[in-house]
Order: sequence, then structure tokens, then C-alpha cells
Amino acid sequence: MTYSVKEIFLTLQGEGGQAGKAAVFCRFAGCNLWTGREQDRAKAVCTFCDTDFVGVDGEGGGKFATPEALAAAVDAAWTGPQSDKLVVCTGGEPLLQLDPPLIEALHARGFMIAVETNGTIKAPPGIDWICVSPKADAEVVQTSGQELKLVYPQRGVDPERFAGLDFERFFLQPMDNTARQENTTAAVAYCLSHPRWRLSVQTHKYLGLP
Ligand SMILES: C[S@@+](CC[C@H](N)C(=O)[O-])C[C@H]1O[C@@H](n2cnc3c(N)ncnc32)[C@H](O)[C@@H]1O
Ligand SMILES: Nc1nc2[nH]cc(C(=O)O)c2c(=O)[nH]1
Ligand code: SF4
Ligand SMILES: [Mg+2]
Repeated sequence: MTYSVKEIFLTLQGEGGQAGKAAVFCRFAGCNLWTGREQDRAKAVCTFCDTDFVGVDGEGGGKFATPEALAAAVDAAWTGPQSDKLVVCTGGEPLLQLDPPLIEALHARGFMIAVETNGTIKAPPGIDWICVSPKADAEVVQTSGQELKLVYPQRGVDPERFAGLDFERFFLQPMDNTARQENTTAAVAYCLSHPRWRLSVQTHKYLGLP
């Protein structure tokens, strides 16, 4: 298949259980829960997205005709040694496009593959680190992985709805909007009273990293 990629860039993973780790981010274009157009946001299933995933016009973005071509572009963004290579596939919704041939091509270049997904599409086999971030009005079908990272608060969502799923770690990530400070205070309070949940701070936003 042809892959549509918004941008490819090297940075530190800012969120969750791998925060602080160098990684190439491969941001796929498109999402199944929002068009990405501001005029559609209020009626979307997911209304709080902080990301521009429309088109293929970002840094390193484009259309890639083969898995090898996309894996080569990801590899070209990695500047470190041939050890500890990590690619974070995100979007948009990466599981609309991340398929077994691309997983194979990234593994062939020595990458550990992480994915950031909304959980509405079952992950193909072979992904090394699955982060599911559930959205209030979308059914989670990917019910296992390395981390569940719930943006908090979301109207009508009790985190305990997800606490029984098969994840190694559970995070609350304060929703970034005009109430980020209050959302952070609320998330801290929840983690203090429900210690199975850890706080995920979007560290890149405080550090000025992409
Ligand atoms: C832009 S999404 C892309 C991946 C996938 N579509 C998803 O939702 O998990 C990457 C991460 O950012 C989180 N996120 C999106 N908007 C946010 C916001 N306003 N505040 C905090 N986290 C946000 C998502 O929940 C997800 O964990
Ligand atoms: N530094 C950094 N870390 C991230 N972790 C998840 C991100 C995402 O947008 O999926 C993200 C991002 O956009 N930047
Ligand atoms: S599901 Fe993910 S990419 Fe899609 S709109 Fe929501 S946060 Fe953004
Ligand atoms: Mg982001």
C-alpha cells in the first residue's frame, strides 16, 4: 500500500512509560475519529485533539509507495548508533496504515516499534510497545498492551472503566486545553487517591520540543 505520512522527526518521547527516550516519530496522516478540520471538531467523536495530522506536507512527510521506502525515511531521521533504535508510530490514527510489511521493514532496520493508538482498531502482530489512549465515545477493541494512557478528564469517563484491561501500566494525561492547569491538578489528585494510575506529563510541551 501507499503510506501517507504527515511528518517524520527525531525527538524525545514526551509522554508515558518511555518518556525521555530518543525516538523517530512517524506521524501518519488521517484519523477515524476526526477529519482534522476545525469546522468539524465540535461534532467529531474525538474533540480535544492537539495535533495537525492533515496532509503530507510536514517535515519529512510525503507519500511512500513501499514499506521499504518509508522505513528508509524513518531510518534516515535516526542520528544515533545502531542500538536502542525506537520509532513511535502516531498520527492521526497510525493503525489505519501500519501493516505487517511495514512492521517487518522497520524491524529489519533494527527499530523497536511503538504505536500511539486510540484503541478502536486491533493492532497487527509484531508491535513492540502498544499505547492505547481511549476516547470517551469510541469502543476500545485493542484491550491489551504495554500502557493505557487516558486523557483526563473526559466527560462521562470514569478511569476505572479501563482499569481491568490487560495493560502493564496505567497513565492519566492531563487534557491540554485552556484548562490545562486545572486538569493537571485533577489528574494529580486522582493519582494520589488511585495509585494504580500514574501521571503522564506531556514533557515535550514544557521543554519546547516537537
Ligand atoms: C494525537 S494522538 C495520535 C494517536 C492516536 N490517534 C491516539 O489518539 O492515541 C497522540 C496522543 O496525544 C493525546 N492527546 C491528544 N490531544 C490531547 C490533548 N489535548 N491533551 C492531552 N493529550 C492529548 C492522545 O490521547 C494520544 O495519547
Ligand atoms: N515529543 C513528543 N512526544 C510525543 N508522544 C506522543 C506524541 C504524539 O503526538 O503521539 C508526541 C509528540 O507529538 N511529541
Ligand atoms: S483519535 Fe488521536 S489523532 Fe484522532 S482526533 Fe483523537 S487524539 Fe487526534
Ligand atoms: Mg503530540
